[in-house]
Amino acid sequence: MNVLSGSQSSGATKSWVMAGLFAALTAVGAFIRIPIPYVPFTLQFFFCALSGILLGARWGFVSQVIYVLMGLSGLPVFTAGGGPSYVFQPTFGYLVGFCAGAYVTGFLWERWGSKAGTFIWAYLSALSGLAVIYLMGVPYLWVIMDLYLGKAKGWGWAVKAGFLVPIGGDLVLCALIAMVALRIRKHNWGFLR
Ligand SMILES: O=C(O)CCCC[C@@H]1SC[C@@H]2NC(=O)N[C@@H]21
Repeated sequence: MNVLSGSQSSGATKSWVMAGLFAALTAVGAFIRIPIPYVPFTLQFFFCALSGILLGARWGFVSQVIYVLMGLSGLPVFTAGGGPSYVFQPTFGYLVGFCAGAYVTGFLWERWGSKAGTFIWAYLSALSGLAVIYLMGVPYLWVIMDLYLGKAKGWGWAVKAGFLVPIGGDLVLCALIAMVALRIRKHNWGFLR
């Protein structure tokens, strides 16, 4: 079930507005960061996963596609700027991962989580989306660093810099995402429906 379900005509408009809002929030998340070299710690994943749980798989995915397109079109909404050449940045794989991650998070939440409505399901949904983000981000990091930029850092380095360093913070974020998402869904705060 999707928190945006309502009358069909206004529902579609509202879904687009909310997708745009979450694209903008993910952009804000890129600016809230700890500048660790190569792969900064950011709050992009926080808003990405929230989009999946609050908007559902489809519109969560759309929100992240809007975010990535905003950046590729030249708006400096990624951690190291923006523009079409960003596809050659070592962290671009994570950005593609946000699209798939929001979808997976939303899919799992819609399929099983929303019925239970519990913290653990919200946490597991966010965690599964996070796994997808890393599965896309870490190999991409390695390919760009080693094969494209020729830095010969090695696969072990990519796993350390791209996974082991940020994963601890992201596991804490999953808990925060689950708490915030459940609170918003419980109160609904008017603007969601
Ligand atoms: O804007 C970019 O270039 C993307 C940065 C991606 C950072 C990744 S997302 C998963 C992991 N968790 C973090 O906090 N940082 C990395």
